[in-house]
Amino acid sequence: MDPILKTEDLTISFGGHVAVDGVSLEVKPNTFKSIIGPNGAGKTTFFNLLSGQLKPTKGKVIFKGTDITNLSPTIRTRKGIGRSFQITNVFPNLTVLENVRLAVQSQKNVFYNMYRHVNQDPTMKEIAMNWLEKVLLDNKAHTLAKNLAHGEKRKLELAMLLALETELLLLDEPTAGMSLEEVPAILDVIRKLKEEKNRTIILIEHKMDMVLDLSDSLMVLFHGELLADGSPEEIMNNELVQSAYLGGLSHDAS
Ligand SMILES: Nc1ncnc2c1ncn2[C@@H]1O[C@H](COP(=O)(O)OP(=O)(O)OP(=O)(O)O)[C@@H](O)[C@H]1O
Repeated sequence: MDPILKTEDLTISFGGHVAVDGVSLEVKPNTFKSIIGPNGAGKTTFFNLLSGQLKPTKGKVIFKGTDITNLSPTIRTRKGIGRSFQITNVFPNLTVLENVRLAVQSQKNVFYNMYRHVNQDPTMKEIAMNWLEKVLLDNKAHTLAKNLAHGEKRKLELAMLLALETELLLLDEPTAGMSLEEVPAILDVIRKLKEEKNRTIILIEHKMDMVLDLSDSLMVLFHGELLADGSPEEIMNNELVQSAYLGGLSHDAS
Protein backbone atom coordinates (compact mmCIF):
# COMPACT_ATOMS: atom_id res chain seq x y z
CA MET A 1 0.00 0.00 0.00
CA ASP A 2 1.35 3.45 -0.91
CA PRO A 3 2.21 5.67 2.06
CA ILE A 4 -0.16 8.58 2.72
CA LEU A 5 2.76 10.59 4.06
CA LYS A 6 6.45 10.43 3.34
CA THR A 7 9.37 12.57 4.40
CA GLU A 8 12.72 12.49 2.66
CA ASP A 9 15.84 13.72 4.45
CA LEU A 10 13.70 16.32 6.24
CA THR A 11 15.97 18.79 7.99
CA ILE A 12 15.67 22.19 9.66
CA SER A 13 18.32 24.28 11.35
CA PHE A 14 17.81 27.28 13.60
CA GLY A 15 21.06 29.18 13.45
CA GLY A 16 23.65 26.47 14.07
CA HIS A 17 21.22 24.11 15.80
CA VAL A 18 19.80 21.23 13.73
CA ALA A 19 16.38 20.63 15.30
CA VAL A 20 15.23 17.99 12.78
CA ASP A 21 18.05 16.12 11.13
CA GLY A 22 17.62 14.09 7.94
CA VAL A 23 14.37 12.35 8.87
CA SER A 24 13.06 9.95 6.22
CA LEU A 25 9.96 7.96 7.02
CA GLU A 26 6.73 6.60 5.60
CA VAL A 27 3.28 6.46 7.18
CA LYS A 28 0.70 3.98 5.86
CA PRO A 29 -2.87 5.20 5.40
CA ASN A 30 -5.40 4.63 8.19
CA THR A 31 -2.76 3.70 10.74
CA PHE A 32 -1.89 5.23 14.09
CA LYS A 33 1.69 6.37 14.58
CA SER A 34 3.17 8.02 17.66
CA ILE A 35 6.27 10.15 17.90
CA ILE A 36 8.22 9.84 21.12
CA GLY A 37 11.47 11.35 22.28
CA PRO A 38 12.85 13.39 25.15
CA ASN A 39 12.14 17.10 25.61
CA GLY A 40 13.74 19.13 22.84
CA ALA A 41 14.12 16.08 20.53
CA GLY A 42 12.39 17.93 17.68
CA LYS A 43 8.89 16.40 17.80
CA THR A 44 6.89 19.64 17.60
CA THR A 45 9.30 21.06 15.04
CA PHE A 46 8.76 17.92 12.93
CA PHE A 47 4.98 18.51 13.14
CA ASN A 48 5.49 22.13 12.11
CA LEU A 49 7.34 20.90 9.02
CA LEU A 50 4.48 18.50 8.18
CA SER A 51 1.78 21.12 8.65
CA GLY A 52 3.69 23.89 6.87
CA GLN A 53 4.22 26.25 9.80
CA LEU A 54 7.94 25.81 9.08
CA LYS A 55 9.80 25.28 5.81
CA PRO A 56 12.72 22.82 5.87
CA THR A 57 16.33 23.77 5.32
CA LYS A 58 16.43 20.69 3.10
CA GLY A 59 14.39 17.61 2.32
CA LYS A 60 10.81 16.97 1.27
CA VAL A 61 7.32 16.34 2.60
CA ILE A 62 5.20 14.19 0.28
CA PHE A 63 1.48 13.77 0.90
CA LYS A 64 -0.46 11.26 -1.18
CA GLY A 65 2.29 11.24 -3.78
CA THR A 66 2.46 15.04 -4.14
CA ASP A 67 5.40 17.14 -3.02
CA ILE A 68 3.86 19.65 -0.59
CA THR A 69 7.12 20.98 0.86
CA ASN A 70 6.49 24.51 -0.35
CA LEU A 71 2.75 24.74 0.24
CA SER A 72 1.21 26.97 2.92
CA PRO A 73 -0.49 25.53 6.02
CA THR A 74 -3.92 26.56 4.66
CA ILE A 75 -3.44 24.71 1.39
CA ARG A 76 -2.10 21.66 3.25
CA THR A 77 -5.26 21.64 5.39
CA ARG A 78 -7.39 21.75 2.23
CA LYS A 79 -5.40 18.84 0.86
CA GLY A 80 -6.16 16.82 3.98
CA ILE A 81 -3.61 17.51 6.71
CA GLY A 82 -5.22 18.69 9.96
CA ARG A 83 -3.09 19.97 12.79
CA SER A 84 -4.62 20.29 16.24
CA PHE A 85 -5.68 23.86 16.88
CA GLN A 86 -3.79 25.72 19.50
CA ILE A 87 -6.07 27.63 21.80
CA THR A 88 -4.61 30.81 20.29
CA ASN A 89 -6.55 29.97 17.11
CA VAL A 90 -9.82 29.85 18.98
CA PHE A 91 -12.06 32.93 19.19
CA PRO A 92 -12.29 33.59 22.94
CA ASN A 93 -15.41 35.75 22.75
CA LEU A 94 -17.43 33.30 20.67
CA THR A 95 -19.19 30.34 22.22
CA VAL A 96 -17.85 26.82 21.97
CA LEU A 97 -20.53 25.96 19.39
CA GLU A 98 -19.77 29.05 17.29
CA ASN A 99 -16.07 28.17 17.24
CA VAL A 100 -16.74 24.64 16.00
CA ARG A 101 -19.26 25.97 13.50
CA LEU A 102 -16.56 28.17 12.00
CA ALA A 103 -14.36 25.10 11.58
CA VAL A 104 -17.28 23.24 9.93
CA GLN A 105 -17.78 26.18 7.57
CA SER A 106 -14.12 26.41 6.73
CA GLN A 107 -14.22 22.70 5.81
CA LYS A 108 -17.11 23.52 3.50
CA ASN A 109 -15.23 26.48 2.02
CA VAL A 110 -17.72 29.08 3.15
CA PHE A 111 -15.40 30.78 5.58
CA TYR A 112 -15.29 33.95 3.46
CA ASN A 113 -18.86 34.69 4.43
CA MET A 114 -18.81 33.36 7.93
CA TYR A 115 -21.04 35.77 9.80
CA ARG A 116 -23.97 35.40 7.41
CA HIS A 117 -23.72 31.62 7.52
CA VAL A 118 -23.19 31.45 11.26
CA ASN A 119 -26.63 32.84 11.73
CA GLN A 120 -28.44 31.34 8.80
CA ASP A 121 -27.49 27.74 8.28
CA PRO A 122 -29.01 25.33 10.78
CA THR A 123 -27.25 22.32 9.22
CA MET A 124 -23.84 23.73 10.10
CA LYS A 125 -25.01 24.07 13.68
CA GLU A 126 -26.14 20.45 13.79
CA ILE A 127 -22.86 19.20 12.36
CA ALA A 128 -20.95 21.32 14.88
CA MET A 129 -23.09 19.96 17.69
CA ASN A 130 -22.31 16.39 16.58
CA TRP A 131 -18.59 17.07 16.84
CA LEU A 132 -19.09 18.54 20.30
CA GLU A 133 -20.98 15.41 21.35
CA LYS A 134 -18.13 13.30 20.02
CA VAL A 135 -15.58 15.02 22.28
CA LEU A 136 -18.04 15.14 25.21
CA LEU A 137 -18.29 18.92 25.23
CA ASP A 138 -21.91 19.39 24.13
CA ASN A 139 -22.85 20.42 27.67
CA LYS A 140 -20.65 23.54 27.19
CA ALA A 141 -21.93 24.45 23.71
CA HIS A 142 -23.14 27.90 24.77
CA THR A 143 -20.22 28.79 27.03
CA LEU A 144 -17.80 31.44 25.79
CA ALA A 145 -14.53 29.76 24.80
CA LYS A 146 -12.55 32.03 27.12
CA ASN A 147 -14.48 30.67 30.12
CA LEU A 148 -13.58 27.00 29.56
CA ALA A 149 -11.36 25.07 31.94
CA HIS A 150 -8.05 23.91 30.47
CA GLY A 151 -9.15 20.34 29.72
CA GLU A 152 -12.32 21.64 28.08
CA LYS A 153 -10.23 23.92 25.86
CA ARG A 154 -8.26 20.90 24.67
CA LYS A 155 -11.55 19.16 23.85
CA LEU A 156 -12.65 22.23 21.89
CA GLU A 157 -9.39 22.17 19.92
CA LEU A 158 -10.00 18.51 19.12
CA ALA A 159 -13.62 19.15 18.04
CA MET A 160 -12.43 21.94 15.73
CA LEU A 161 -9.76 19.71 14.24
CA LEU A 162 -12.27 16.88 13.66
CA ALA A 163 -14.69 19.34 12.05
CA LEU A 164 -12.13 19.92 9.30
CA GLU A 165 -12.59 16.23 8.35
CA THR A 166 -9.01 15.79 7.19
CA GLU A 167 -7.59 12.39 6.27
CA LEU A 168 -4.45 12.96 8.34
CA LEU A 169 -4.66 14.20 11.94
CA LEU A 170 -1.61 15.59 13.72
CA LEU A 171 -2.22 15.55 17.48
CA ASP A 172 0.37 17.30 19.64
CA GLU A 173 0.00 16.14 23.25
CA PRO A 174 -3.81 16.31 23.28
CA THR A 175 -4.00 15.58 26.99
CA ALA A 176 -1.23 17.97 28.09
CA GLY A 177 -2.22 19.99 31.11
CA MET A 178 -5.39 18.01 31.72
CA SER A 179 -6.27 16.78 35.17
CA LEU A 180 -6.00 13.03 35.74
CA GLU A 181 -9.80 12.72 35.75
CA GLU A 182 -10.10 14.39 32.32
CA VAL A 183 -7.56 12.20 30.50
CA PRO A 184 -9.62 8.97 30.10
CA ALA A 185 -12.47 10.76 28.28
CA ILE A 186 -10.14 12.28 25.69
CA LEU A 187 -8.33 8.97 25.38
CA ASP A 188 -11.68 7.32 24.62
CA VAL A 189 -12.36 9.88 21.89
CA ILE A 190 -8.97 9.20 20.28
CA ARG A 191 -9.44 5.44 20.58
CA LYS A 192 -12.83 5.69 18.83
CA LEU A 193 -11.26 7.75 16.03
CA LYS A 194 -8.67 5.05 15.60
CA GLU A 195 -11.31 2.31 15.55
CA GLU A 196 -13.17 4.07 12.73
CA LYS A 197 -10.08 3.26 10.60
CA ASN A 198 -10.80 6.02 8.10
CA ARG A 199 -8.08 8.43 9.17
CA THR A 200 -4.35 8.40 9.62
CA ILE A 201 -3.35 9.71 13.02
CA ILE A 202 0.08 10.88 14.16
CA LEU A 203 0.37 11.60 17.86
CA ILE A 204 3.10 13.32 19.84
CA GLU A 205 2.85 12.07 23.39
CA HIS A 206 4.98 11.63 26.50
CA LYS A 207 2.54 9.30 28.25
CA MET A 208 3.99 5.88 27.35
CA ASP A 209 0.98 3.87 28.52
CA MET A 210 -1.20 5.87 26.13
CA VAL A 211 1.29 5.51 23.27
CA LEU A 212 1.64 1.75 23.71
CA ASP A 213 -2.11 1.30 23.99
CA LEU A 214 -2.97 3.21 20.80
CA SER A 215 -0.10 2.96 18.33
CA ASP A 216 0.37 0.66 15.36
CA SER A 217 3.89 2.05 15.07
CA LEU A 218 6.26 4.34 16.93
CA MET A 219 9.02 6.62 15.75
CA VAL A 220 11.68 7.79 18.15
CA LEU A 221 13.34 11.16 17.70
CA PHE A 222 16.57 11.87 19.53
CA HIS A 223 18.51 15.11 19.01
CA GLY A 224 16.45 15.68 15.85
CA GLU A 225 17.40 12.32 14.32
CA LEU A 226 15.15 9.35 13.66
CA LEU A 227 16.58 6.86 16.12
CA ALA A 228 14.10 4.07 15.36
CA ASP A 229 10.79 3.40 13.63
CA GLY A 230 8.79 0.20 14.16
CA SER A 231 6.04 -1.60 16.03
CA PRO A 232 5.65 -0.84 19.75
CA GLU A 233 7.27 -4.22 20.54
CA GLU A 234 10.23 -3.55 18.26
CA ILE A 235 10.76 -0.12 19.79
CA MET A 236 10.51 -1.35 23.37
CA ASN A 237 13.04 -4.10 22.61
CA ASN A 238 15.40 -1.89 20.60
CA GLU A 239 18.67 -1.65 22.51
CA LEU A 240 19.62 1.69 21.00
CA VAL A 241 16.29 3.16 22.10
CA GLN A 242 16.59 1.65 25.53
CA SER A 243 20.05 3.02 26.17
CA ALA A 244 19.48 6.41 24.54
CA TYR A 245 16.02 7.18 25.71
CA LEU A 246 13.74 4.74 27.47
CA GLY A 247 16.05 4.33 30.46
CA GLY A 248 15.72 8.03 31.15
CA LEU A 249 12.06 8.09 30.23
CA SER A 250 10.97 6.03 33.19
CA HIS A 251 11.89 9.03 35.33
CA ASP A 252 9.95 11.72 33.51
CA ALA A 253 7.02 9.84 31.94
CA SER A 254 3.75 10.84 33.53
N1 LIG B 1 11.59 28.68 16.10
C1 LIG B 1 12.66 28.18 16.72
N2 LIG B 1 13.81 28.90 16.79
C2 LIG B 1 14.92 28.40 17.40
N3 LIG B 1 14.98 27.17 17.97
C3 LIG B 1 13.87 26.42 17.92
C4 LIG B 1 12.65 26.88 17.31
N4 LIG B 1 11.72 25.89 17.43
C5 LIG B 1 12.32 24.87 18.09
N5 LIG B 1 13.60 25.18 18.39
C6 LIG B 1 14.56 24.31 19.07
O1 LIG B 1 14.54 23.05 18.41
C7 LIG B 1 14.68 21.99 19.35
C8 LIG B 1 13.50 21.04 19.24
O2 LIG B 1 12.34 21.63 19.83
P1 LIG B 1 10.91 20.95 19.79
O3 LIG B 1 9.96 21.87 20.47
O4 LIG B 1 10.60 20.54 18.41
O5 LIG B 1 11.14 19.65 20.69
P2 LIG B 1 10.08 18.64 21.26
O6 LIG B 1 10.63 17.28 21.02
O7 LIG B 1 8.72 18.94 20.71
O8 LIG B 1 10.13 18.97 22.82
P3 LIG B 1 8.97 18.86 23.96
O9 LIG B 1 8.77 17.40 24.22
O10 LIG B 1 9.64 19.54 25.13
O11 LIG B 1 7.75 19.58 23.45
C9 LIG B 1 14.81 22.64 20.72
O12 LIG B 1 16.17 22.75 21.03
C10 LIG B 1 14.20 24.01 20.51
O13 LIG B 1 14.74 24.95 21.39
